[in-house]
Amino acid sequence: MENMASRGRTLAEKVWDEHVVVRGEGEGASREPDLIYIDLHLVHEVTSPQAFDGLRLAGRPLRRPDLTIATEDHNVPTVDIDKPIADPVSRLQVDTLRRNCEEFGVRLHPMGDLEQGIVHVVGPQLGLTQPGMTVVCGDSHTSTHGAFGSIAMGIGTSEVEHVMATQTLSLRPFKTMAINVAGELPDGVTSKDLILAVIAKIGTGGGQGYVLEYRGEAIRTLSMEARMTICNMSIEAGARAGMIAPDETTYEFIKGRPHAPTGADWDAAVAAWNELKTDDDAVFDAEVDIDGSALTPFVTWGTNPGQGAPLGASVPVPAEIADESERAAAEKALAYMGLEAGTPLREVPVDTVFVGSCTNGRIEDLRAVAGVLKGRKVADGVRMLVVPGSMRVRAQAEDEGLGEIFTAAGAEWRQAGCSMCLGMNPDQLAPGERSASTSNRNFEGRQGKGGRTHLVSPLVAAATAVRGTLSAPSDLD
Ligand SMILES: CC(C)[C@H](C(=O)O)[C@@H](O)C(=O)O
Ligand code: SF4
Repeated sequence: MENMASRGRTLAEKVWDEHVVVRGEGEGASREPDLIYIDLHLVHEVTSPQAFDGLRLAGRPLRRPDLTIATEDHNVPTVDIDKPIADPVSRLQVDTLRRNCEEFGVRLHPMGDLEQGIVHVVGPQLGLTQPGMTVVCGDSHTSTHGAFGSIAMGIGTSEVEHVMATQTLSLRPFKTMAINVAGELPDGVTSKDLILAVIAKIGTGGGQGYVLEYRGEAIRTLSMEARMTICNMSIEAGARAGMIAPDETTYEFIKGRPHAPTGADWDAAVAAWNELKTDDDAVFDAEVDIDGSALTPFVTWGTNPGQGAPLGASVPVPAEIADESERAAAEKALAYMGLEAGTPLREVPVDTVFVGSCTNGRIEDLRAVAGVLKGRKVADGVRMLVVPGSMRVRAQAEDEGLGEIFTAAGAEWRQAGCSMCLGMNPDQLAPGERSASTSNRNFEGRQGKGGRTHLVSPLVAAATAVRGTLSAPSDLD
């Protein structure tokens, strides 16, 4: 990602160049990192304690509390939130965040607050995430915010401390990859299906070292919620970040939010944001082409997000996989998942359906689920959890009558948090239980020890809850 004046620049290069405080010396592999300015630092309870401790030990203040915001998400329960947290580890984690935010002057949205929720839902909903920014958080799914045309990256705890102390980060330039998605997604096919198909195509390491830019007609027609779902999962392809150039859809989403610019500032911001697109003569280091119009609902059968297939397909037969390491990985995954090779995916029964997470816990996702559940019932023996990404999303869903639809269908309509996405709270699968989950990771034990996860879109999650086996809404009567 060098700034070559002789050719146009990609979106990622433009945003990067705008934030260079000191450019690293040298060329190629021996090139020093650049020092990059950070516009927004998001904080949650899991990855911040040591960073705050580091500041305290060094006797340093937080450099820019005004560019830092914290929320409680991973460890919070999604029921009885007015009571003290029962689990001592979670309680300590949340209490520590509260004490640290108080001591260092960080704005915190605690449990129960209208703006509390998953950090990647909260930033955009407040209008804090804006085009052209650099956004970081000690959380891999920070890539979500790239949907606004920002460079948004997950960072480690020592980097969190560095940003807290200096508001900068030392970063090596990345390579750039275009993911060109032609055509329009057919009815019933969502951005979740698209990103699962992209990861199945390029692999969980396919994006390593790259910033991905999603482009093309299919991307342009997507809502901001749908774009966030795509950028969110960039990290599951191993990418450093994912981005989408801002457009009218982006501006429409941001306008009027609490931290959005207003008046003349708004006009100036939009004028600047309009420049944030890849130049026609820019060159990507790699390009991948996908025909969006040919996609169908996509689900995972294995234990990494790249082990996926169209819902209409069958559980793969390892013996038919040519690549030796892929074959071994498939065998291991099927054993863990308790799946028989060749079983039609539509015949795989689930115990639990989880709707939520920073991938698919926004209002549009809940509307899609309610649209399918309305007038229907969750199948006997299936437990369905609907967990809004934030308390504001919950309030909006209540206003729109979605909460009633979930409850009438027999689903559990919860309070906001990460919940069963990773089960750091009591929302977990029991050993051997199988879920259809709108989250982003199907790793072994992710949703509870011995739990088995199929990643799906909100539409597939809802239809699966009704039929009890992996299904699309078109399978329902
Ligand atoms: C706990 C946190 C560090 C982790 C992450 O970085 O992604 C979590 O959010 C996850 O999704 O696994
Ligand atoms: S919802 Fe899941 S993926 Fe997102 S931040 Fe929370 S644990 Fe991580």
